[in-house]
Amino acid sequence: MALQLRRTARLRLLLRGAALSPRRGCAGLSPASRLRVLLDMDGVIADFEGGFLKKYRQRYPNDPYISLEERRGFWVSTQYGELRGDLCDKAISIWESKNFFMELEPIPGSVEAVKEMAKMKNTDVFICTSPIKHYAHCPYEKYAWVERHLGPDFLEKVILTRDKTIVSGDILIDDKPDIFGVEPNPSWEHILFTACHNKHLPASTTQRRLLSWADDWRGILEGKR
Ligand SMILES: O=c1ccn([C@@H]2O[C@H](COP(=O)(O)O)[C@@H](O)[C@H]2O)c(=O)[nH]1
Ligand SMILES: [Mg+2]
Repeated sequence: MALQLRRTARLRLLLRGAALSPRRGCAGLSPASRLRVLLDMDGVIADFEGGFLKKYRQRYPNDPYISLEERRGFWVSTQYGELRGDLCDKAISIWESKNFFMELEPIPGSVEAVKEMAKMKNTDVFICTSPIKHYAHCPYEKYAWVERHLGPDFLEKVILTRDKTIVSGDILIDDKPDIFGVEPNPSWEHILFTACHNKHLPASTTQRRLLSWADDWRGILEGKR
């Protein structure tokens, strides 16, 4: 009898804990849970590839370049290095320069989409971006870009990390096809944002895409709630 009572009490406690728990992925347990969206910056809200090509051609007008149509693979420096050995370092010199990150143009539609997303009910939006290790300008300029284009309140929402797998969220919208880190099972679903370097990759059965900010990002968010 006493054992039965103890079991019933333990079960009640468990059920109460589950009802209060903010765990995700447990349908019906946490109706008030909020959707957490992580947005990559370079290639998703800031036009890294366009900004790079413009400044590379200005600085090295007599060297060969790779048009955005011909871009393949995430690493710009790797493709330039394959084109000609010395171009790898020349490419890197562009994004290590002062004002490179600050002066990137927004990806079309991104600023409007991010602002709308941030105002959505039960939605938390964070910018999750990897700074380069040459830190003289990049981290400062990423914050300055966010302030300039998204407003000072968004500075609260910036996450600088070189390992996005340790950041928890429901969705990560990112143009990098393969995102690895110390956490083998990140909490987020990676939505691949289409960019010049990844648009030729074969369609995947497991990885969903957002083709641009004109695509149905609202539908993707709603489907995750
Ligand atoms: O060839 C390259 C191309 C880009 N980078 C840097 O990588 C990060 C990418 O950040 P995400 O958060 O994944 O968008 C960015 O800082 C680029 O400058 C690179 O190092 N080499
Ligand atoms: Mg990116």
